[in-house]
Amino acid sequence: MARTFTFLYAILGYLGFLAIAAYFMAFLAGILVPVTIDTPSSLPLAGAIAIDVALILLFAGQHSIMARPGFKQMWTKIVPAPMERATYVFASIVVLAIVMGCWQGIDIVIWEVQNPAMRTLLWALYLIGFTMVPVVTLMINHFDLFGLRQAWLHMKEREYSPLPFCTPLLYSIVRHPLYLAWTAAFWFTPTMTAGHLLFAVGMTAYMGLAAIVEERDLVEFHGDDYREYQQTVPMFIPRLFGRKPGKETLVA
Ligand SMILES: C[S@@+](CC[C@H](N)C(=O)[O-])C[C@H]1O[C@@H](n2cnc3c(N)ncnc32)[C@H](O)[C@@H]1O
Repeated sequence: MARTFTFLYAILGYLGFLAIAAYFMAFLAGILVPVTIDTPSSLPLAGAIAIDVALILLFAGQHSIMARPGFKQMWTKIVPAPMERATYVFASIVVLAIVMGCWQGIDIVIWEVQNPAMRTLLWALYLIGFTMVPVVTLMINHFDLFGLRQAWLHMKEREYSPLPFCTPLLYSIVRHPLYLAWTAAFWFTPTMTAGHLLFAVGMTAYMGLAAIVEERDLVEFHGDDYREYQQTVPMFIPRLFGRKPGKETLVA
């Protein structure tokens, strides 16, 4: 019963993530939802910036702290290990909801592309960025990243095995394709306001730092395999030519 509950908990987290990701997509695009990234704040400019910076730090803090092995070791003394990743997903949902709910739009226009073909192109790139997020997670292990695999194995009374090092598809040309996809979703827009720009700059800086910290953990965990990967595959700018075949590993 407890094992089934763990799995249902993870499924709920996954469904919650899908729902908030769809909302986030509309929030960033400034369509369909009542409050968007561009909804003007009623606060003075300095107050709006202070709140927005605090929200970006909240997002960065939760994602960074909860993803560290040291934190997980301590946290799993309170939360059962098979529920740890799903709990991270729930915490991410709550934090993203706070970020969107409290965001203070600053409607100073930084750029506004007028050319219809260019506007369409920017919207297309925005959509490609967003779509690439789930696609890239499928390249490593979508279900592990969302905590479903951990809960599934627990329900089936099978032991959890950590993800092996792998470099399939996009991972064979760039080390952080997921962060790159998010960066595209944050920056490609035909109308960039100051508030949206603050968000894009803050989140890009966070992902740059997150990648550095994540790589330290990956070197510690995978050793020379990851060190060699760092020597041969660029961190953020995809290497489009001279690609070596990736190391594909699928785990159940
Ligand atoms: C949210 S994902 C982000 C992955 C990567 N930073 C990116 O932008 O594509 C973080 C998880 O991916 C795992 N990971 C990152 N690169 C990996 C690789 N080459 N092979 C296996 N796992 C990897 C990390 O251990 C971590 O659990």
